[in-house]
Amino acid sequence: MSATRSDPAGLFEARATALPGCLELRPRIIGDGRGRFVKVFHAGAFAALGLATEYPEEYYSVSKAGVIRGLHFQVPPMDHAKLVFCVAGRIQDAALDIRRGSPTYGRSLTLELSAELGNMLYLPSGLAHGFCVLDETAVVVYQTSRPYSPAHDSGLRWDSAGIPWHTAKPILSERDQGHPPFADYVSPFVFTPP
Ligand SMILES: Cc1cn([C@H]2C[C@H](O)[C@@H](COP(=O)(O)OP(=O)(O)O[C@H]3O[C@@H](C)C(=O)[C@@H](O)[C@H]3O)O2)c(=O)[nH]c1=O
Repeated sequence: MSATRSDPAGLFEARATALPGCLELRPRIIGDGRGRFVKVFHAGAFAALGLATEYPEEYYSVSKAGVIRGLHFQVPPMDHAKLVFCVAGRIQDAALDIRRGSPTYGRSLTLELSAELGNMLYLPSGLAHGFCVLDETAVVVYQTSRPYSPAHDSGLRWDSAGIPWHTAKPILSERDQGHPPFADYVSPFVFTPP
C-alpha cells in the first residue's frame, strides 16, 4: 500500500500512519468569501479507500485546555472503527495498537488534528483512542461503526503506554483515572491485516 492515496473523486487524501489500518484523512476543503465547506463522509469514497461505510452513531464532545480523554475502545463483539475530527480548536490525538499479533502491538501514534486543517483520524477496531486538548476549547466529533454499548466500553490508563502527551498533569474524568495500565491488560483483539 502506498503511503498516500485518494478515492477516485479526490474527496479524501488518505495518509498511512505507523499503525496498520490507521489512516489520517485529509478532506478536500472548498473555501470562498464566506468561509469553508468540508465534506467529512462519503460512502463511495470511504468504500474505495477500504474504510467502514456504516456509522450508526455520531457524537461530539467539548473540552477545555489541558483535558485528556481516553484511552478508550469497545471490546468485541461491539468493537468498532472510529472516525475522529475537530470542528473547533486543536487536539493531540493518540492511538495505541492493542491487537495481539499486530506488527505494531503496544506501539502508539500521536497526530495533531485541527479544525483549520480539517484532518481526521480513522482508527480500525483494536486501537485504543485518546486525545489532549491543545487550545482553549476543542470540539471533537466521532463517527463509530457500531453503536455505543456501556457493557463493552473499556479503557486503559492514559499514562501507561508511553504516549508522549502534551501535558503531564491533565484534567481527567473520574472514570479515566481508574482504568487499568496497559501492562496488566489481556487484550481480546487479534490482528487481521487490513
Ligand atoms: C461515548 C458515550 C458516552 N455516553 C455517556 C457516558 C457518560 O455518562 C458520558 C460521558 O462518557 P465518557 O466519559 O466515556 O466520554 P468521553 O471520555 O468523551 O468518551 C469518549 O472518549 C474518546 C477518547 C473516544 O474515543 C470516544 O469514543 C469516547 O469513548 O456520556 C453515552 O451516553 N454515549 C456514548 O456514546
